[in-house]
Amino acid sequence: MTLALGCIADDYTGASDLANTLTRAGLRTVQTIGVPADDLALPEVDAVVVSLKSRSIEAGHAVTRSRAAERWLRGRGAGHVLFKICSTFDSTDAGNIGPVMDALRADSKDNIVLVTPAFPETGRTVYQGNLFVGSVPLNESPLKDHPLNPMHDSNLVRVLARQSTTKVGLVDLATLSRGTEAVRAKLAELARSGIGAAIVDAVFDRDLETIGQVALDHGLSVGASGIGLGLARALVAAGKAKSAAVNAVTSAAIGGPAACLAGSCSQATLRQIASAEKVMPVLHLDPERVIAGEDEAQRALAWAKERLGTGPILIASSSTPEQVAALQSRHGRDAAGHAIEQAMADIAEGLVRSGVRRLVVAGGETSGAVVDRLGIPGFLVGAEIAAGVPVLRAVGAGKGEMVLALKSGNFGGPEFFSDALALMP
Ligand SMILES: Nc1ncnc2c1ncn2[C@@H]1O[C@H](COP(=O)(O)OP(=O)(O)OP(=O)(O)O)[C@@H](O)[C@H]1O
Ligand SMILES: O=C(O)[C@@H](O)C(=O)CO
Repeated sequence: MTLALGCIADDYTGASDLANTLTRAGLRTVQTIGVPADDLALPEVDAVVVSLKSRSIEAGHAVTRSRAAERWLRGRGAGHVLFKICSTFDSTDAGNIGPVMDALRADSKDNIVLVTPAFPETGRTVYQGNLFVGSVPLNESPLKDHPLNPMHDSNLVRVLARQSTTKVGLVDLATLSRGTEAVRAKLAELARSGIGAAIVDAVFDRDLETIGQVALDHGLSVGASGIGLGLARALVAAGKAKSAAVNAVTSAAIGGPAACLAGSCSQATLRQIASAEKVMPVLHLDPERVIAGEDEAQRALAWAKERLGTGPILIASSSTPEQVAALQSRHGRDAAGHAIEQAMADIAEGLVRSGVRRLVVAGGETSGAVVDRLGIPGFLVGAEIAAGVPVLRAVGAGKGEMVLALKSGNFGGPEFFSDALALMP
């Protein structure tokens, strides 16, 4: 297998978002969980998205894991590697976008790296280096209350410079609108002045197409699904990947019980849970009991088992920003997050043991904990439920067929849970 594109995603929902975008743009794509084992039988593909759970871990570990993924991808012929980060640039001053970018840039020997989280289809645009979420700057968006990495600065040139050892510059929209040669000239000028990374503005898909073409001159780029779209279209246009080749993902019904788990506390997910209450039984976990080590997972499983026979159910740990802040101040951010993620993984494992083969999970960290516990090595991409969220069919799981949807916290419409289950018969 010679890859046209290798991707390293810093969380699992982000990986499925990217795999979805690449598939829709015509690349045969597989999403793997971690660096694939040598004996994992992968189909012939144009792109592999290696999913890591490296967004919120210690920066040194994120670097080591990302480099291992990069070595695997380059070993399969990938001439270009995309480090997939969140479209809302989720990170802290300690990383992990900057440290991972610096390490991968040292490996690729690029003098400058193009960086953009723009993903216009989901309302993420970058102008003058400032990230907008819909109509508001990042620091006024719900991301200011993110439980793990609250975002308080919209200026990505500043945000990335605080995390990286290199100087960070800007390729603005005016330059971008003048086309690929203007962008190349600007990058060369920035590189001559010792700048090693450039935030690139992008508002429309056509901007991403320009970025994709220029990025292919380099060995590495950093961004969200939008730059994935640009790279995929550039690869197809250059004849390096087969246009219109789609994954042969069967849509055959799986049947049996279905369940949803929500660990995301984003406003979008809170709205989706409220809508789900109208159409399916919903159990709200008690986070205090989870952290106290009481068997909240067993209580949830007993509750679920009584209901699974009659239709889908939803189990949520999600709380409002005020409740999350109060819990974190009592127990610490990481301890609270970790305990709840592990409870979700326990519940997912119990649900699968009870026959669930259709599972929807909301939240990137939550999805990571669940998929790891289920031991699923990879996914093929099926139908698109909402922008950035596909149906995923597990490959090589050895536990029978299973379909999942891993929803990024902020993605999906109000009826997301029902929309997902409707496409997962
Ligand atoms: N009630 C709660 N109080 C505090 N933390 C919670 C609560 N419920 C869930 N969490 C934790 O909050 C974090 C949510 O992160 P997660 O990545 O799953 O969602 P997200 O950030 O909204 O999604 P994404 O990363 O896809 O944007 C997890 O660590 C989860 O365990
Ligand atoms: O880019 C995004 O917003 C998502 O794919 C994601 O990474 C959220 O975790």
